[in-house]
Formats: sequence, C-alpha cells, structure tokens
Amino acid sequence: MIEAVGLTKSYGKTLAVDNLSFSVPTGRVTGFLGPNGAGKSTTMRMILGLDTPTGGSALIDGKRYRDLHQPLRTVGALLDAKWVHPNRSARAHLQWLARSNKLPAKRVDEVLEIVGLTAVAGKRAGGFSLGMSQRLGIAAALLGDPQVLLFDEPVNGLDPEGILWIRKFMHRLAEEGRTVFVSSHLLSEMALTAQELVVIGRGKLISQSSTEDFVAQATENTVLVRGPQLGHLRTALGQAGASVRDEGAGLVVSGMDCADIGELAARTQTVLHELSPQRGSLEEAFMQLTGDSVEYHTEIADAPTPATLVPAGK
Ligand SMILES: Nc1ncnc2c1ncn2[C@@H]1O[C@H](COP(=O)(O)OP(=O)(O)OP(=O)(O)O)[C@@H](O)[C@H]1O
Repeated sequence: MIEAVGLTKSYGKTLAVDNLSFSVPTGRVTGFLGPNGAGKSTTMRMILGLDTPTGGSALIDGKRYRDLHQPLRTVGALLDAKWVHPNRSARAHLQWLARSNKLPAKRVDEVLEIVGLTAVAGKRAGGFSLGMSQRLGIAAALLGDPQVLLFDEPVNGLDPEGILWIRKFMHRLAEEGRTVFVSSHLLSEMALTAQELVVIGRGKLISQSSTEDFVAQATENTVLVRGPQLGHLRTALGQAGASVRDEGAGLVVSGMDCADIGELAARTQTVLHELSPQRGSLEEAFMQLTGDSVEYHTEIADAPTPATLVPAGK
C-alpha cells in the first residue's frame, strides 16, 4: 500500500504538489491521472525517495522509501525505460542491478522469462525496440519481487500489441495481490486498465475513487433511441417525465432507463431501430472534473479534447 499524507513540494515559487493525500490499495491497478504539469511525476519521485517533500510524507507499507531496509524488495518502479547502458545486454543489465542490490542472481532469468525477453537476453539493450525496452524496465522493477510497483507512462509510444501486453500484465500483478500504481496520458487505455483512480490537478487532489464511480459522478447516463417515426414516443416520454433531446436521426433520453422506454415504445406502437444505453467515457469525466486545473489551455475555440492537452511525444 502507498499512502501520501499532506504531501507538498515547491520548486521556488512553483507549488508542484500541494497538500496531497491519497492511498493506493493492494490487489488493484490504480491509475494516476492529471493534466500536464499536474504534479504526477513529482509525486512519484517523492514516493520513490528521488525528491524530498517540502511538507507531508509519502509512505510505502508505512515507511518512507529511505527507511526501507532493502528497497527493491519492497517497491519496484519503471520511470524511464531507456535508462539502460546501450552496450550492455539485457541479462548483463539485470545482473548488474541484482548484484548492486544484493538480490539473488537466479532471479535475473526468472524476470526475463516473466516479461518474455529470454530469447533476446544476450542482445545489446541499445538495439531494443521501445516495447522491448519497456519489458526490460519492468523486468528490472520485478527483480526484488516487490509487493508495490510504480509505472510512469508505461504504454507511451507502444504499438497496440505492446499496450495489450502491459494491460494484461498489470492486471496479473494486481491479481497476485500487489499494489500497482500507474500514470498515463492515454485515458481510453486507463479506462480499461485501472480499477481505481487518483486524479490530481495543479498539485491538488481532485478525486480518488473507483474508475466506475469517477465516470458515473461526472457524466450523465442517457439512452439513445432511433427509429423511423418517433413523434408519439417523444410525446409520451415527455409526459412520463423524461427529458428528451434530438440527436441526428434519434433521441437522447435522460431520466428513464432502456426497459421503461421499451415499454413506452410498445404502448405507443413505435418501431425501434436502436435502444442503447450511453455511458459517459473516462475522457468526458476527466475533462469535466479537471477542466479548471489545466495549466495551459488550448487557443482553439472548440472544446479541448484530451489529445490537445498532450504534447507530442508524451
Ligand atoms: N525540477 C524542477 N524544477 C522546477 N520546477 C519543476 C521541476 N519539476 C517539476 N517542476 C514543475 O512542477 C510542476 C509539476 O510537474 P510534474 O512533472 O510533476 O507534472 P506531471 O503531472 O508529471 O506533468 P506531465 O504530465 O507533463 O509529465 C510543473 O509546473 C513543473 O514545471
């Protein structure tokens, strides 16, 4: 379990993390979301003892990172997949890490196997694709068989196969009872990967909840109704207290579920071509809840989409 209590970090006049409190539970994948500059990397660095808080604390299983006896046995992290000597082989890189952290040498082949790099273990890490480098970074994070894992943007730049592999892998780690804390800009991916969310904006906590609750609290559930003649149904829906708006060739109904709308359609002898619940997306919820905390708004007049908040290469 990871716990931040009143965590604060200022760089001169910039308050990067502002009195942030949250907890990351075991046995779940927890997504860490926030607009650019929200303070995610700073928070992760403080959890890992790479940055010193100006105030508050970040604890892993109740201890500060620097008080952990053998840190790699407690917490593993992937912050930068390219942090590898390019001329070292994958195996030599992991052997060096294992040796310098007093971890058993036999664990190197185990983690290579776990991440599927056994066949290329003797090859130069400098020639690895991004996907292979990510796997090597994850192997390094797993060396000490830690219960707590942090991943900063692990799917950045990966192809769909690599993204799917990481998603399944994180679920597997959580099912093994580990704490998995992962930051990402790819909201559609996070919607599939993260069961819990910690969302921050301008260094402050915006929300901590399950992914499902986060989306439900910020977006409206509606029902899309399509059919050749919807006039009678529209009137009946209004009389029954639902609110209805036209969208394209159909109606978007709120305040009534599919079953009740179907009953009403039967009573008004309305032919339906579609009757489908419309759930809000994580993107919509994110924009709704973090809108005020975006550091740099787009100049484009249209409503910003999450993609416009993401600098190229992120
Ligand atoms: N070493 C530093 N010195 C000065 N300011 C910093 C430093 N590191 C981060 N900041 C500032 O702190 C704020 C939070 O940055 P941080 O990188 O933690 O955000 P982030 O949520 O990880 O952003 P991104 O999604 O863009 O990576 C930003 O305003 C950033 O400019």
